[in-house]
Amino acid sequence: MVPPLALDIDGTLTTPDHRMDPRVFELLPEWDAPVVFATGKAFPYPVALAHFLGRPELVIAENGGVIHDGEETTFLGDPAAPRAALEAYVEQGGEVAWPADGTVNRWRETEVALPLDADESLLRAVADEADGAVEVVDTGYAYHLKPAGIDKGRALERLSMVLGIDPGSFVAIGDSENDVSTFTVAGDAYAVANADQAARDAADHVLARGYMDGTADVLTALANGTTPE
Ligand SMILES: O=C(O)COP(=O)(O)O
Ligand SMILES: [Mg+2]
Repeated sequence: MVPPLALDIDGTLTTPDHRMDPRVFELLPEWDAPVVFATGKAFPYPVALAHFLGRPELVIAENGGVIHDGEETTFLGDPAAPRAALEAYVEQGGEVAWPADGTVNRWRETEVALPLDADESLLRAVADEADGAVEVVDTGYAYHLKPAGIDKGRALERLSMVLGIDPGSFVAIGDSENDVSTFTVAGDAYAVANADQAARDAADHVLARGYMDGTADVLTALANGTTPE
């Protein structure tokens, strides 16, 4: 019996140059337990991934702001404070390289994302001005201005409840600080070798290999009943 999986996408199922690794399409379609894609990306991305894998759409998007249980969509976050923080960022001279109508942000319903060359100190300053309502997350792929108290781990607890699964039965794999909360909720957590320090510290195991090489090592070992390296 294989365990349910909570899988980050960027840095975990991808190659170093941000492409979906083809082994995703070999290892996941037949996985004989629930597979939840838990990502910072906007809702359509993980839905499309699940769809094209032929799997139920079990999705945590926007760092936990949106979940989909295969039938219903639930919003756990309110975008008002992050959007106000973005306005303050622009008013104070910050540049918005990913516009509201671009593909990164146009379907984002609870938070906003900015590229890694955004002004980090200004982002943190406008988040601080929001009196605890906004947090900045650095995923290694983007900065996210998200509602405080929203994270992938809480979303996994909520989704597990709906699915009738013990959240502690999940094996989680991820690469960055936005996976720390997932690692805390899941029963067993693996950081791929490219993971940032926060993810490494929170994981139960740090893998020898990075990106999908590391993830494939875990999936193959779990399927064979052996211990991943
Ligand atoms: O979109 C991002 O910033 C990161 O996405 P991820 O959570 O799938 O790694
Ligand atoms: Mg990631």
